[in-house]
Amino acid sequence: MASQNSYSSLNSIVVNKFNEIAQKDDIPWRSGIVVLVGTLYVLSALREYVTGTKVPLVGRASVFEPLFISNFRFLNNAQKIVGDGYAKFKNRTFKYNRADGEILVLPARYVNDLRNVPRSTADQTRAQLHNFMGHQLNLEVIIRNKLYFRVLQEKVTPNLNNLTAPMQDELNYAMANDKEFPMSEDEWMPVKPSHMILDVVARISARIFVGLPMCRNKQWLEISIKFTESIFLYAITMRLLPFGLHKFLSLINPNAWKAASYVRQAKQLLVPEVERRGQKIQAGEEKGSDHQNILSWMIEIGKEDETSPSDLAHLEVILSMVSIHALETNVVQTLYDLGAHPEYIQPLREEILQVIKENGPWMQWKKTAFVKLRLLDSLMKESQRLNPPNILAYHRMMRKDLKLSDGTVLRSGSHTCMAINSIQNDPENTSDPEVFDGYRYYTMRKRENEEHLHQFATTDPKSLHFGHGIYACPGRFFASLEIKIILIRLIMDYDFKFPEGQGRPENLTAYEYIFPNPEGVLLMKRRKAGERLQL
Ligand code: HEM
Repeated sequence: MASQNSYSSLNSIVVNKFNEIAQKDDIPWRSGIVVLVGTLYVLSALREYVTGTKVPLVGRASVFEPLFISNFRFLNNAQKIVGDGYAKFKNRTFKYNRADGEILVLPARYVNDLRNVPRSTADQTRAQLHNFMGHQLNLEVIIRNKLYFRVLQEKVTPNLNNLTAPMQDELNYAMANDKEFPMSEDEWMPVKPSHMILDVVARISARIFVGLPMCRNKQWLEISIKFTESIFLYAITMRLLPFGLHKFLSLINPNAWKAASYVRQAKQLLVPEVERRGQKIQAGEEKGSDHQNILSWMIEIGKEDETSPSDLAHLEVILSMVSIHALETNVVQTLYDLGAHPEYIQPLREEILQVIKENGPWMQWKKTAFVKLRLLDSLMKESQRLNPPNILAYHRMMRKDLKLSDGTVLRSGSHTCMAINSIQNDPENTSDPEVFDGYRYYTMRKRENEEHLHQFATTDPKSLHFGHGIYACPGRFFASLEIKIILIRLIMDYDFKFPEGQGRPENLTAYEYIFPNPEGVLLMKRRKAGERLQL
């Protein structure tokens, strides 16, 4: 008992002494740190308040709310946050905050103000680079070398007539060799379309991006798919983390290492190929269909300071990044919509058979034959309207102050975009926006003088999925053709439906991006030989 007493009194002496020291010390360092951090936080919030653009803020309670909380909220709820912002401030600019700065969401009435503004004032590439944190990933080549843009406008789009056959040929090759395509005519086979279509899209695109035989090189195909995934995962994670730490974090983020490794591998593969082709082109030995691909065209039309083999390899990887997953998303979303609305399948088959009657077998079709598929085009556009890859687009980074038609000035350094999903699905712009109507744009094109409008690849101030104006997506006509080529064969060669009791798989979202569910399953059965597309 005595020893227990002395133990507890000793104990209380130690505890009291400790408290005394702690209390004494608390003022100079512990509380000091708390006060310092708090002051810095309040000062930075005040700085943000004072220097930020004076427009309503969405998705964040105020500038005092920690950014990581609002970033996380935007990661999970961007559709609702932007949708609510549009509903509340429809004709005004509002903004949301990202770890790397504020993004201004402009109202639709500024579409025409921006459509012809040159890059030197409002730069769309710099804005995209900002979105993907390209400065941290060594992607600035697209700022100084615009050859990728010119080759799409000057060579790919005008030559689409010559590109149909190689694209169809590559699809036929993929379908004959890819084990994911079901072969049974009697049994329904479960297929995850995302994976299957990604592979097909990568192959067809590679045929036009790098040509034969490189387009069948397994390493190139893997690079073209995986590079995008590493960039995307990098951007997603980094957007959550404080911008001040990005420089350091970029050194230890495994997705940055992967992205760098894919670029290195691409250069190892393509640099010798560029050198070889350059010599052949100079000697006039590479002609005809050998030559109809982006790599050869870049060598042909590029200026001396644009065509270093290393730059061309780098641009090829970046082209794959901006195109392959966007194409896959569109094809899979349309397939899911056809699964959910099977009533369109028969009219689509009849439309395809009619074009075969008029233009001959599918493999002989030129671009003009594909243009006749108005229902297919309309259905693709409707699918994109309801399941867009992105709810924000028309991004611009201001490089100078820009005065808009109503006197509003967009300050140099500001990053702007538009809530394209909300604009398009505003009942003022699209009637019954919640209804899936595959004939919507088909019917609109029957109106007087609107025959050439409302197509998948056309843009207008209410339909901005490819942007609008002089910098609208230069790959959109190619995209439309590739998506049609794939869908035609699938529609003609397969019956498909969702498994019993299952409907359209829910989309996945991350920030402003929307993806078809990669785990979604379709049941597919090959149609009898006589019903399939005659190649
Ligand atoms: C359905 C698929 C696609 C969608 C939804 C899409 C969408 C877009 C959008 C919204 C832009 C920005 C336009 C602007 O802000 O004004 C863009 C730019 C671009 N797209 Fe596409 N695109 C698709 C397919 C493709 C394909 C297949 C290619 C290449 C063959 C391509 C190449 C490009 C390029 C090179 C740019 C310009 C990038 C820059 O300079 O920053 N796109 N695209």
